[in-house]
Amino acid sequence: MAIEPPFFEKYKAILQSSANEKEKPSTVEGFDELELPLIDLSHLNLGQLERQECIEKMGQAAIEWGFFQIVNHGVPDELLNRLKQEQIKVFQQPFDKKSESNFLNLSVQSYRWGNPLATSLRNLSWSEALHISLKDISKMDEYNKLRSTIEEYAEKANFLAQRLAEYLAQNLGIKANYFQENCSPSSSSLRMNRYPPCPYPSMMFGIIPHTDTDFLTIVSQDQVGGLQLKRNGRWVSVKPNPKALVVNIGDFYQALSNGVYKSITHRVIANQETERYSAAYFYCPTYETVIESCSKPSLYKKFSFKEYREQIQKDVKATGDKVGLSRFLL
Ligand SMILES: O=C(O)CCC(=O)C(=O)O
Ligand SMILES: [Fe+2]
Repeated sequence: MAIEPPFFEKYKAILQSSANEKEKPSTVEGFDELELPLIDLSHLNLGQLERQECIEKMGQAAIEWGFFQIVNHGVPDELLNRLKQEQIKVFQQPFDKKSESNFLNLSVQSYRWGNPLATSLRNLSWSEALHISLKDISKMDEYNKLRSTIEEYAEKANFLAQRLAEYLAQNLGIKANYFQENCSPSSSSLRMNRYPPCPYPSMMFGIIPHTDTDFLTIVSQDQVGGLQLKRNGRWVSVKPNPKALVVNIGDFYQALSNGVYKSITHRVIANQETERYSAAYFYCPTYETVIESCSKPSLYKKFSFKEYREQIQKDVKATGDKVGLSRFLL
C-alpha cells in the first residue's frame, strides 16, 4: 500500500495551468548557507559573568535574527534519535491509514499533507505532518511507543522552552513567572514533519513561507538541510548542526516584546533526491491567555490566543495563507 499522499493528483491542475506562468516561486537560485548564532547553554551554569553573557547573546540573536541554535540543551541525543525513529515509523504507514479521521485516536486534522487550500504555485507544499496538540496525547493508545516517546520529549522540550522564554524575558523586564502562569505542558503542540523527495523542487516548497504562531519554537532537524529564513530581504539557508536544536521566535513573543524580538518568515525548500524529517515544538499559552505588549506605546492591539487563531483560520480560508501579526497592528 502506498505511503505517499496523492500530491500530484491534487496539484495537477495548478501545475498545468501555471506551466507558462512567469511568476514561479523563487526556489531555484543559489542561497548563502549561514550558521545561526550559537548559544552554549552550559554557560548558564558557569560564573555570573558567563551566565549574563549567554543571556545577552540569546537576546541579541532574538533581536537581530529571530533565530538561534542551542547546544548542551539537556535533551539527550538518544531521545532525539528515538523520536526520529518513531516519526519514520508513523509516516511509513499507508496513506489511507494516516488519513483516517481517527488515526492514532487523535483529533481530526492531526495528520495533514500538502496545502489543502492551495490556489497557486506560490502556496504549494510537498510535505506531510502530524500536528499533535499535547492536550490530546492522553487519547493515544497508552502502550504505543510513539505516545511514550512524545510524552518524554514534550516534557523535556517544555522545560527547555520555558527556560529559554524566561531568559529572553529578563532583558525586557517581563515578570519572571509570566510563562509559568500562562503556559502549561498541555497548551503547546508538537508538529512532526516529513518532506518526501519532490519531483518539482523548482516549482514548490517543502513548507511555504510562514511565521510561527507561538512564543517560541524548538526544532530538531536531520542533516539534510532545506530550512531557510528571510534575513535582510534575502533568503538564507540554515546550516544543520548535528549537536544543536534550532530555536525561533514566534508571533506571540514578537507581540509581547513590542516588536523587539522578531518572528521571522521562514520556509523549507523541496529536495528532489533526499527525504527530510524535522520535529517542531511550539511553545504556546492557553487559549484564554491575552497577549499584550510589555512596553508602551504598544505596536499591537491586545489579543487572546483564541482570537488570533480564529483570525488565522479566516485568512487561510480566504487566501490560502495566514496573514498573522500585521492584522493586530495599532
Ligand atoms: O522543518 C523545519 O525545519 C521547519 C518546520 C517549520 O517551520 C514548522 O513546522 O513550522
Ligand atoms: Fe515554522
